Amino acid sequence: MTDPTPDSLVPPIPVTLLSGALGAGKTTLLRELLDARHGLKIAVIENEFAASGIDDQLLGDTPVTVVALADGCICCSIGGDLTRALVVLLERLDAGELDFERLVIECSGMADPGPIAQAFFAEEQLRDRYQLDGILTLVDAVHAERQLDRPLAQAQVGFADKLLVTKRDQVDDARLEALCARLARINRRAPIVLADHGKVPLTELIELRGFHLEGDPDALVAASLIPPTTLFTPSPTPHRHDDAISTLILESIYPLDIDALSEFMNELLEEHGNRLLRYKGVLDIEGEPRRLVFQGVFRLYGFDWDREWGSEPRKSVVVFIGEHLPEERIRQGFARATERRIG
Ligand SMILES: Nc1nc2c(ncn2[C@@H]2O[C@H](COP(=O)(O)OP(=O)(O)OP(=O)(O)O)[C@@H](O)[C@H]2O)c(=O)[nH]1
Repeated sequence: MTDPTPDSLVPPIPVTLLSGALGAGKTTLLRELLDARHGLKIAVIENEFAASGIDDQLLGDTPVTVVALADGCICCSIGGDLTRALVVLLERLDAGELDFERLVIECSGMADPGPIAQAFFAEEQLRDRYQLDGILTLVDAVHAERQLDRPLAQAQVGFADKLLVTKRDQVDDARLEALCARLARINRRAPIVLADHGKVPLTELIELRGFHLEGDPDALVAASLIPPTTLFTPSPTPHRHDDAISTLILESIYPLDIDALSEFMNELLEEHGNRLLRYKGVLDIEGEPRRLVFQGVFRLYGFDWDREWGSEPRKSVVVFIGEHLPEERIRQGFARATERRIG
C-alpha cells in the first residue's frame, strides 16, 4: 500500500447514477460519455454487466471485478453488492492500483434508484469519500407512456435530478410534448433534456449538485410554467392526475418557527418518510440571518445553515416528490410553523 492521503484532505469523488427503464438508452449514453474527449478519469459500476455490452469477456467470478476501459476509465461489475464494490474501488484507489476522479453507476432497468442513493448516506466511509452528484433518469420517448404506468418507472423519474429523453427521433412533436408535460407533473424539480443517441453535452451530465445543501430558493425548481402554491392557499383543489408519484412545491414569504418546523418534519418523516422520494428546501427562519437548507431521500435527510440572505428577498421554498404525497398534511405543517411565529 502506498501512504494514503488522510481522508479529510481528499475531495469526495462525485458520483452519477444513471437510471431508466430497460432499453431506455443508458448504455448508449454511457458509451458516448466514456468515448468523449473530456480528459476525465471515470470509473463505472455496472449492475448488469453481461447485459451492458461493454465487454462480456470481462465478467469474473469474484463479486467485484474491476477492469480497464478505453481512455483510462475503469469498469466494475458488482455481483449485486454495491457497497462492496464502492469500498473495493476506494481500496484500489488508495493503493494506487486505480486512478479515477468520478464514478458513474449504471443502474439496472429494474432498479429503484432510491436504495442505491441511500447507500451513499448510510455508511460513514462512503459518506466521506463519495459525494452523490446527481441521478440522471433516461426516459424512452417511444415506450415511456406505457412504462410510466408502472410504479418503478415513475419512481425512476421521481428520483431524478435531470431527465434525459431518448429516441426523440422516433416520435412526433405532439407526443414528445405530452410526455414532457407528464414528466414535469411527476418531477417538477428535474430539467428535461433531449438525448439523441446518447449525445448530451457533458455539462448537462455532471456538476448537478443534486444532493448538495445550497441556498437559492429559485434554483430548487426546474424552469416550470406551473407556479408554486403559497403556504396560505386555503384548501386548494387537489391536483388530479393518474400518476402515483408527483411533486408538491410550496413557497412562502413568511418566516418559519424553527421548533415548530422540526417538530413537523419529524412527524412527517415518521409517518410518511418511506413515500418521500426526494425533498429539498431553502427556508427563511425567524430571527436568523442565514438560510436553512435541507434535502433528503426517504427518512434520511440533512440540513445546514447556508449563507446569509443579505439584500436578497427572504422566502422559503420546499419541494417534495413522493408517492401519494400527503399534500394537505405538508401544507398544513408548514403553515402551522409560520402561524406559531405569528402567534
Ligand atoms: N432511435 C434511437 N435509438 C436509440 C436512442 N438512444 C438509444 N437508442 C437505441 O435503443 C436501444 C437500447 O439502448 P441501450 O443503450 O442498450 O439501453 P439500456 O437502457 O442500456 O438498456 P438495458 O441495459 O437493457 O436496460 C439500442 O438499440 C440503442 O441504439 C435514440 O436517441 N434514438
